[in-house]
Amino acid sequence: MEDVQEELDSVEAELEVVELQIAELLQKQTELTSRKNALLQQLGEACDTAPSSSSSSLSSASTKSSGANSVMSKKEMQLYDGTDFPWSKAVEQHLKDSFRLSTFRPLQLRAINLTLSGKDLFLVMPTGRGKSLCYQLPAVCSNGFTLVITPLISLMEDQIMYLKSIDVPAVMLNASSSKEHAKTVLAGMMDPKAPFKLLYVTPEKIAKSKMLMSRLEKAYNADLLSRITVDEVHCCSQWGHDFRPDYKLLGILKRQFPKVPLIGLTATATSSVLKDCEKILCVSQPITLTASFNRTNLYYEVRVKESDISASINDIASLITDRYKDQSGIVYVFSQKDAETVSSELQKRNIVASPYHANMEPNDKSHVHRKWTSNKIKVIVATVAFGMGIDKPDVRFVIHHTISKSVENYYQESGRAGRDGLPADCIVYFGFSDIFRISTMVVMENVGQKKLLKMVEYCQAVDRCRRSLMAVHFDEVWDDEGCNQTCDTCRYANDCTSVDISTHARQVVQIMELAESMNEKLTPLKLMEAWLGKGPAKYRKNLQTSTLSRLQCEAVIVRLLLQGYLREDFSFTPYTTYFYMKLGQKAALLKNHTHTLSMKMRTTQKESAMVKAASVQGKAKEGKRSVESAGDAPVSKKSKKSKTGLP
Ligand SMILES: Nc1ncnc2c1ncn2[C@H]1C[C@H](O)[C@@H](COP(=O)(O)OP(=O)(O)OP(=O)(O)O)O1
Repeated sequence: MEDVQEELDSVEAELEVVELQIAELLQKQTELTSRKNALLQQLGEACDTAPSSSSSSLSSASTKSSGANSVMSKKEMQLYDGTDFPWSKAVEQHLKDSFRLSTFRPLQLRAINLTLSGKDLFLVMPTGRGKSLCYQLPAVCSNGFTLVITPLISLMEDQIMYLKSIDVPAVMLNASSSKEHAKTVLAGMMDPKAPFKLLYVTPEKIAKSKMLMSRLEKAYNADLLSRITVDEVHCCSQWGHDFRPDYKLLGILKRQFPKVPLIGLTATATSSVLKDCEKILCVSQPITLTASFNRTNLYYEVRVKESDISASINDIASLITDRYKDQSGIVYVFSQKDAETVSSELQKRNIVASPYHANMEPNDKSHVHRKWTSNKIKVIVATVAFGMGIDKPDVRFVIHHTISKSVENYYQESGRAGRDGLPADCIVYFGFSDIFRISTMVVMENVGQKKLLKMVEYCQAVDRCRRSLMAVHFDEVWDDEGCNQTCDTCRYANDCTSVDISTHARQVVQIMELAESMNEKLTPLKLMEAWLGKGPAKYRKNLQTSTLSRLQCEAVIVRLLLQGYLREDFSFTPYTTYFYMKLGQKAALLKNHTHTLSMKMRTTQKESAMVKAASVQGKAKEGKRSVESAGDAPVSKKSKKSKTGLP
């Protein structure tokens, strides 16, 4: 038995390495695809003489192929914007009469024509842009019914309620369907008169109900299964941000019903995630339509979160009472406990707020949701459990009290603001200790750390447009100018200076080396304290401590982590996971005194001067030390904390 266990351990370890390698390759693939798409776009624009609305990288909706063989030229793709298909009259009539809409939004008609032509399609469009129409309208223009796989019952209920209100017959089957209802639906699937045009099911139902599969097979043979829609298609991939195991089994649909076109919908998926979905769903050569992710009505901002909890709460409260007076919004927090405490702190400051998290009774959750939707509650303080299916148009602010675990998650969560197209703000509070709280939470996820560090990079960047940083994640090419000052980095571009942090970095590395020489592990907090000349003296004996403010020290440590001079190390107990700092691969470079390191900081002139002065002082001391033997450095007086101070 022991041998088996040993072999299992070794196989698992090997598997983990392979998974990491795959993750890295997928990341590389994303970057290359992004580059390829940018180049293709340039080529397309250079060759194409016809004026095209998709020529601006910022406002365009683009069409890409995710499969190697599914490249369609721009011209070929434009053919699908036409209105001379056999179904075009019916499409137009249903758009107006059934859906009561006058025109299509970008990419909707193209998607509809492609799916009605029998092509497999992935449609990547930001939330609220109108993905549903792209399968609902084809459903009413086709024989039989469309099968729709949706992860949440509440989403199904919303869709069915809406479809009923416009007289489009739709039904659902899920674990709580009564026997009677299931019987009627199963019979309806075989009825050539199609008593319903859309059948919504959960992925679990596909995985578990043999009866459903058998009926689908019969409907397929009778040409009554017109289309398969996989909503939130990114849930198939564990590289995505919302993996659901039952989605992994959906490949059965295309294997059993190869002639039925599939349409996968998502608001967030990178090309590597889509590639993975393609394999899982067994679709070969799907066409991917990607609408621009640029939400021009949203303003993005990152604020520094101080270690003093009440400072960020006060800041959030004053934003809500002043800037967002009488407006509706969401404050996202890290944990259920945070949801309770932040909500009660806001209430104490006379803000009508309510918590929302997974541990609440379902009735309480829907009660809070309803009151917020009807504006009786102004602010919902929620964990990410408050997610899919939020369709409130007038959310004027989404504030993240804690950073999201990835840029994709942040885009999705903050994107709940401004669905009505009117201006709205997305503000994230970037706190040092939050990085490590989240890190221990995502440590088990395959590329969890990597994604988190990308989010940290997004927050720390003060010299890159926030939109263009996000665009990379969606393989888009946005230019900073198009931002039009609707992010803090573009708005305050002139307040940013490059600061030499080489000396500071060396001080940190020396503290780490000292700890390692004592076989001690330093948590980020202990490292910080030692560097600031606090905590046990053994961690800093003979070493120079920092003259920077705490926030500045935090910024430097984060930079070192992002650049590989430091790295994470985890330790697991049965109850918790601890995060430690370790020297990263690049730390050795700092031994060479010609090696310099700089970072961009958004500082007031005074602060910028302070970092530089500390740097010069440090260099002078280093020089002196190399002549004299190193003595215990005096702990200098710390600077006053800066609110706006750092990246
Ligand atoms: N062509 C159109 N013209 C005007 N309104 C439209 C059009 N298409 C869709 N809409 C409306 C219907 C909905 O109220 C709203 C959002 O559509 P919906 O299909 O729910 O978005 P979505 O599916 O992309 O968002 P989510 O990702 O949140 O599910 O837009």
